[in-house]
Amino acid sequence: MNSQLISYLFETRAIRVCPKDSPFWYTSGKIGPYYINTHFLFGSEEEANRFLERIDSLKEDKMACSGALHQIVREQYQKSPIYKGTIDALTAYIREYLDPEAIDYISGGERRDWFFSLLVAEHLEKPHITLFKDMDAVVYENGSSRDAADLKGATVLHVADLITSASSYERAWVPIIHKIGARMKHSLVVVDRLQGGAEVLGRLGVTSHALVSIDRGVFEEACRKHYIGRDQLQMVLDYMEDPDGSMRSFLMEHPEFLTHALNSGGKTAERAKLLIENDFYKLGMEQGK
Ligand SMILES: O=P(O)(O)OC[C@H]1O[C@H](OP(=O)(O)OP(=O)(O)O)[C@H](O)[C@@H]1O
Repeated sequence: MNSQLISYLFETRAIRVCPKDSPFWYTSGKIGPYYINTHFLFGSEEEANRFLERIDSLKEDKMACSGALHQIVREQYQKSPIYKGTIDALTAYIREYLDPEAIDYISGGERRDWFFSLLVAEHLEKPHITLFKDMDAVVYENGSSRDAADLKGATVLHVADLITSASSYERAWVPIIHKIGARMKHSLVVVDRLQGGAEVLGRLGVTSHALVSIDRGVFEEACRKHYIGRDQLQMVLDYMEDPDGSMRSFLMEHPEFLTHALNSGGKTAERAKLLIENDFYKLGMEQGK
């Protein structure tokens, strides 16, 4: 277990655990006790969000964007010990467990992979393949960018912030790498949520690596280090054991939680409506109305 990384994740609130009896609303309309924003390891939530905004404008110019992003991440590496520690942990992992000599390119996909992939490429002295959600690819090497043409069977290591179900690999990253004549052999992420991503990568012929896997050990360590309390830990462990069952019990015991959400307006009320419409927790449609 990567103890230093776990501290970084809780210090920056990249992993946030809800107060007891107040789970988070996820976009799907389900509820749960924790949230993961790996990109906060850039240093802080504010700095990460500022960088995301910069990415949103810079990505409009695909040929200029890798260089501009590279400049920003280099400055941040000098400024933030947490960010530096994360990048150094990624390169150390590659040197220890993957053979850098056998890797020709590092790739990273729009947007949050770029927080990590560009500096890993620099530190391993490899060209970077900048991948875009619209299926474009640009090779960035020695400070200049070119269209990614036939890469002649080159071997690629993809570096990303987070893997959940590997849907972005399946939909875009692996097909683009294939289209430009290369092969994605490995994936290395900072955080694996252990929600099926590694299995999907396996089917795509990509080996899956992570610095931190989100299992009960991560939260037990966070509790030992006093980042979270025992009651928060218990809520997370119950959820990990049985995500739907534990949240169903919570809603049965706290019917006011759903009523408040419905009355609160905005995004939360929208998500609460989704929960009811889909009857995710088999509460019966009358619940909370
Ligand atoms: O395992 P997966 O199903 O691929 O999901 C994980 C990816 O999803 C998120 O990015 P998102 O697609 O939200 O794009 P963004 O980086 O532009 O925010 C996240 O930052 C990962 O890169």
